[in-house]
Amino acid sequence: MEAQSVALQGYIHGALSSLQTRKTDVSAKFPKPFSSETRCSFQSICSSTKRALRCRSSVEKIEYKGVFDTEEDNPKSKVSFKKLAVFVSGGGSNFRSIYEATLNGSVHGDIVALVTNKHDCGGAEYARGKGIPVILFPPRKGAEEVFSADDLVTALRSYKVDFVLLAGYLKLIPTELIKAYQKAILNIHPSLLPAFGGKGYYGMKVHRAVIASGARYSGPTVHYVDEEYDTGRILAQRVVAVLADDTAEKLAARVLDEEHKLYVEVCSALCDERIIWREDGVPLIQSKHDPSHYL
Ligand SMILES: Nc1nc2c(c(=O)[nH]1)N[C@@H](CN(C=O)c1ccc(C(=O)N[C@@H](CCC(=O)O)C(=O)O)cc1)CN2
Ligand SMILES: NCC(=O)N[C@@H]1O[C@H](COP(=O)([O-])[O-])[C@@H](O)[C@H]1O
Repeated sequence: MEAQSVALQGYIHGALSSLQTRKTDVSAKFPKPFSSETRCSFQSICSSTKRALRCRSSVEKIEYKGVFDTEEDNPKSKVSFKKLAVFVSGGGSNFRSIYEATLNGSVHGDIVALVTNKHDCGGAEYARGKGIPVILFPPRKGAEEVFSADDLVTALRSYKVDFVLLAGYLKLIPTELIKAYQKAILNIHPSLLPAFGGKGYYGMKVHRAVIASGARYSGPTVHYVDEEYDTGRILAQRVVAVLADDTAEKLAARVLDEEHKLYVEVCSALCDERIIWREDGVPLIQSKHDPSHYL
């Protein structure tokens, strides 16, 4: 374990912040995941008649202060808050929309770590600005210390991560992580899988292939991650019409808008434990408002 904790040094870039007043660069050490820091986001949640202020410790479960009309209104009767790790390789717009959803209460979770293979990508910079620890995986080629897939699992476990969300991450997730987080790793892909998925299908390459194919519909897919690219169980999709005069860029922009909405909806269901597995192995999302209805 000691060797592992030493190995983790140098790959955790980020800044811990305590109420955004003190930032400590933790690049040289593997930070204790907010062991004593408490991040309070005073957020007013307007229920039907009462307002509730919440203050959550990053380590402890949510403690709700406030008065609620009914047990149903009392979030304490709900499932526990979940800890999320997001993996990015680029600008991170999906990461940012999920982060904002955790702040506005749409997603009952906390992003406790960001993982990237590009230490200077937009998503990593945004995470550092919000005090979210950034983990570099895989490390740069030729890096001195080894930071293995097992080390990554150790790091995520130390942050008590419940779910892993891939959002524009362009590397193959190793088997060690898939085994450690079974039915707990999701990915968003910018086409209606199984079409236009697999090795070589990422970013604008996907949208160019869709346009070239003459397909009349495209749209984002959220799926569980298995050992291969884009072959895991499909959880949710949205349809975007492909227009006769579409360019790949215009299509990409419309699909990305739908991605932001879809991923937040899926993360909300994930954190609320509203994912139901059908007997044939197909995962379904239970409606927030009517449990007998599936999205
Ligand atoms: N084990 C898994 N890992 C990953 C999955 C997955 O489903 N299972 N999804 C991808 C995300 N993705 C599509 O949604 C995807 C990402 C990258 C590629 C790809 O071909 N990558 C290139 C390298 C690109 C680069 O380094 O710039 C490659 O492997 O040659 C395909 C699909 C994330 N990981
Ligand atoms: N095959 C993986 C893939 O192509 N993922 C795609 O990368 C983009 C990341 O954008 P973002 O960094 O702004 O979230 C998104 O469109 C996502 O669907």
